[in-house]
Amino acid sequence: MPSIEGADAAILDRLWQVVEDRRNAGDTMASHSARLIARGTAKVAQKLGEEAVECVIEAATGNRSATVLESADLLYHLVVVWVDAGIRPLEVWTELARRQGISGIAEKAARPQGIIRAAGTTKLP
Ligand SMILES: N=c1c2ncn([C@@H]3O[C@H](COP(=O)(O)OP(=O)(O)OP(=O)(O)O)[C@@H](O)[C@H]3O)c2ncn1[C@@H]1O[C@H](COP(=O)(O)O)[C@@H](O)[C@H]1O
Repeated sequence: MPSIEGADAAILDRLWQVVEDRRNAGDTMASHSARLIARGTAKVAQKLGEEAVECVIEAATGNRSATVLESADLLYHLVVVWVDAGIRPLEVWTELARRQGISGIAEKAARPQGIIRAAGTTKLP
């Protein structure tokens, strides 16, 4: 794969700043981010859902290259959700770091049983 400058995880921090700047500038003619945020929180959240479904479809059908493209769409729209909600990436990084080293299976087993029963969902094994 050819290397592109800036192609690392820190791009999410930079993308967040760009989208935040676009939101503050409010130029809905020039910026897709500003235009989307101007349409309201429900629309911003809906777009994240749509992109998530598109990513799920590509992943479920084993379309690797399309899954990469849809993942980028999904992350961009997640960043727009964070900007709209006033969430800084550091808050999410902090939560991920807090979970580091804690097995997901052990964490789930330690949850209060009532919460698990209340969810009442049918899941794939
Ligand atoms: N990563 C992205 C990115 N990924 C996808 N998109 C846009 O997201 C839109 C998705 O199109 P859709 O048809 O699904 O959505 P829609 O146009 O809102 O249409 P509806 O669903 O409402 O009908 C397209 O216009 C894509 O170009 C993105 N737009 C911007 N970015 C990044 O955000 C930065 C700032 O962009 P602007 O805010 O446009 O300046 C850019 O430099 C990029 O780094």
